[in-house]
Amino acid sequence: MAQAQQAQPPGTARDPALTLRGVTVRFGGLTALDDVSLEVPEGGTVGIIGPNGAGKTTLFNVICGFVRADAGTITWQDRPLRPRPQKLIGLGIARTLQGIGLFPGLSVLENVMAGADQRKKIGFGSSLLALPRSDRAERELRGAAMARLEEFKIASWADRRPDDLPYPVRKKVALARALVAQPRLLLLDEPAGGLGGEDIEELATLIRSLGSRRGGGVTVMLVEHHMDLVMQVCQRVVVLDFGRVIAAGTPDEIRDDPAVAEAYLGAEAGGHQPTGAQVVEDGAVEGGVVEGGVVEGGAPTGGGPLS
Ligand SMILES: Nc1ncnc2c1ncn2[C@@H]1O[C@H](COP(=O)(O)OP(=O)(O)OP(=O)(O)O)[C@@H](O)[C@H]1O
Repeated sequence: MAQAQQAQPPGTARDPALTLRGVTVRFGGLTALDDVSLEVPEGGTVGIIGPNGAGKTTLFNVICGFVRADAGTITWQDRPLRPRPQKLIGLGIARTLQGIGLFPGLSVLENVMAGADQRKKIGFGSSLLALPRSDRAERELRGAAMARLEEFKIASWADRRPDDLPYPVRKKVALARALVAQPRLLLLDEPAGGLGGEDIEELATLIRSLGSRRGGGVTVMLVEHHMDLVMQVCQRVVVLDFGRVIAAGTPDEIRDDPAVAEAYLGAEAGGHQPTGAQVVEDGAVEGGVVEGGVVEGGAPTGGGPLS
């Protein structure tokens, strides 16, 4: 007799690197995340979509420790995760912000160096303060940061300040900063926002390459309103609406799911513009826009909760 399949939470069931079970976040009377369970497989790319106010940013915030879950558990690489933002790098978790978030007073190179693990930044801090210590670690960090800039073909901007840069270059700097410490999990918050077609193509190529990156693949969670990008680069997509997971599956499954189209239509009808959501006549969500933290490579050792 065929064995009954155990119900699996959204995401995918194989080798999850990150698992959320029953995560609930309330802000006073508003439930921003409601019993959210999902899995992100090792080396995979999972998209998180949903209309404005669906809870996508709150999901990232709870994983990073910027907000506390009122209920539920998060597991990262087989250990309970009780995140604190300042410890993320050490846990191998990096995040880019919607608002880019570069330091205006630092050069591009220094901004990228600032994304490194605290321990490696000791020499960097000394050199910024013009202290005599500028050791091997600092040189190595500078080299690693330059390598990221070269990888993104923006090394010629290394000595410039963020305010001098074209917007797409600033976005790349933010990504370079998130990658300099070799994260195992990268949370990308609307990386395509404000980018044109060619830059989005380039971004898609980069995201696709992250899972098989030299020195260790990066597991990716992508919050993005730009549907074409999500559908191109994600193996799985989780759809939130009013804080709940309303659908999860492959991009094709999500594209054809009437509940997803309904959520976007409902958001439009309710006045929450999903900023350009394309809902075609048969109810499927189409391309277009439906509406940039940082890390350490090695998995932590020991058995206690991560924090
Ligand atoms: N710190 C907070 N205090 C109170 N309410 C909040 C807070 N952060 C988020 N919310 C509310 O929680 C809900 C989910 O917000 P969230 O920003 O996570 O949605 P989102 O899907 O990221 O939206 P968008 O696509 O517009 O960025 C919204 O109703 C929002 O107003």
